[in-house]
Amino acid sequence: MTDAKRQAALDYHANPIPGKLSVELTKPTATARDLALAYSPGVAEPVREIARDPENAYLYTGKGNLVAVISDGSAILGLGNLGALASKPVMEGKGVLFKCFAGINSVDLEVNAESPQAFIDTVARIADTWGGINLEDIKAPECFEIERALVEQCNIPVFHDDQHGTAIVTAAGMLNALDVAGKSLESARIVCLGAGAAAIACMKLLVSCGARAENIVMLDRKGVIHSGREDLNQYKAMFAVDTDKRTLDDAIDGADVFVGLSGPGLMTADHIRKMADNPVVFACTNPDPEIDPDLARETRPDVIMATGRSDYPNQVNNVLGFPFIFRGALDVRATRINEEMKVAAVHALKDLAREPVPQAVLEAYDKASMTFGRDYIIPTPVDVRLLERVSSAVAQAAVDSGVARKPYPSHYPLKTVDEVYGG
Ligand SMILES: NC(=O)C1=CN([C@@H]2O[C@H](COP(=O)(O)OP(=O)(O)OC[C@H]3O[C@@H](n4cnc5c(N)ncnc54)[C@H](OP(=O)(O)O)[C@@H]3O)[C@@H](O)[C@H]2O)C=CC1
Ligand SMILES: CC(=O)C(=O)O
Ligand SMILES: [Mg+2]
Repeated sequence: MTDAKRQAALDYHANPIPGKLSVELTKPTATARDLALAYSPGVAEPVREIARDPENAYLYTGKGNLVAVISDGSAILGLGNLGALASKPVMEGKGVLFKCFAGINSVDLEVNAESPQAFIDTVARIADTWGGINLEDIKAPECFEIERALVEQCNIPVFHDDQHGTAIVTAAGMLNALDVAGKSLESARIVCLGAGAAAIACMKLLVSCGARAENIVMLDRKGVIHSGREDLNQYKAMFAVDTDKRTLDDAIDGADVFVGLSGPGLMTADHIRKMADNPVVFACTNPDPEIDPDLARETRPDVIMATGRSDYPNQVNNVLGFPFIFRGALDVRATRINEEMKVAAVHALKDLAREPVPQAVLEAYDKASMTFGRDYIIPTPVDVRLLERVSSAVAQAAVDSGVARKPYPSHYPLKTVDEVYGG
């Protein structure tokens, strides 16, 4: 990043007031009557109703449209374990995206936890007050047990965005990218650099969408995850293959697909040169991808290139998932976000990329045209149709798969965030 861009980012966060979120009031508070309703004595009435039946929290508080964004700061983007407080700008950022794209209120909670169990206990104790919990930037392998335990203990959706949000968007983009490349997921040879939260979930979802596990070579800091390694945790071990390849240089030779969920600058021009025709490169590490997209395009004009960033074409980033997935889940009061809901989101995203792009998106991206192809394999986050398509698909899948506690919403499909509370 240039010094000017760095300063612009700091100024954006600092001015005109520090941070990116604030709280708004939804009821009048000007008169003694208003205050007597909002606080004492009026507030006692909803208290009694909720004590009588916890479901009344959805009627008398903001619970039903409120998501907690919770991190321990152990894997902040691709910046590493920088601690809970340093993760706050990212967590506030997730809150901004929840609100502007899906009309969901959120509060960020940065937890200093001395162990995964301490984190689980902290979150479990406060879970009831939210409509859903979005876990963010928690490193592997701890994130897997944390999510498993919290899903089991909570009857609201608990969703580790870096796993499932990333996987959903990656799978949608990958199906489209391979189509553009004239290849299929079933036969694609895939190299995944990274074996953490995002990488494991992405490869699992690609397998359930048709990729063959034996065609995937995954690498961590020590190189290829192969069946001869004795240092693998159970999550990495699921992807151990019988191979004599040991390095990225070995693995990338002839590969159709590279998925980077690891760290900045780890892929070189030589690596991309060795890939098969029409290589698909998803260099998704934030903020700085595994390979500079300009270098990738110069080296391989036939590349289908995606990053996690907003300033290049093909933004494969979980922002395309979590706001709309939670919207659909909250609106049918789903108890969890299950595989059916994730797969529905994949197809909604994938299909939307094949439709004509609205003028507002072209203007937001200062483009004369955007059409399905090499430089447009996935919708952009500002596309208002995401709210309609993804939320509807997720809500319908929740109803069909039996995890919804309310019917498919009568006010769906949503055309704008102004419609989220219904008519
Ligand atoms: N575009 C998007 O939407 C998203 C992008 N990401 C990006 O994915 C990356 C990983 O995030 P996450 O999974 O949450 O973090 P984790 O900490 O869970 O995983 C990081 C993984 O990267 C591996 N890694 C780090 N450095 C290297 C290296 N030099 N060579 C090979 N592997 C390496 C680690 O290896 P080891 O296991 O050996 O430590 C680990 O497996 C981040 O950069 C993040 O920004 C994440 C979520 C969403
Ligand atoms: C996008 C995101 O969640 C990450 O890079 O961690
Ligand atoms: Mg993240």
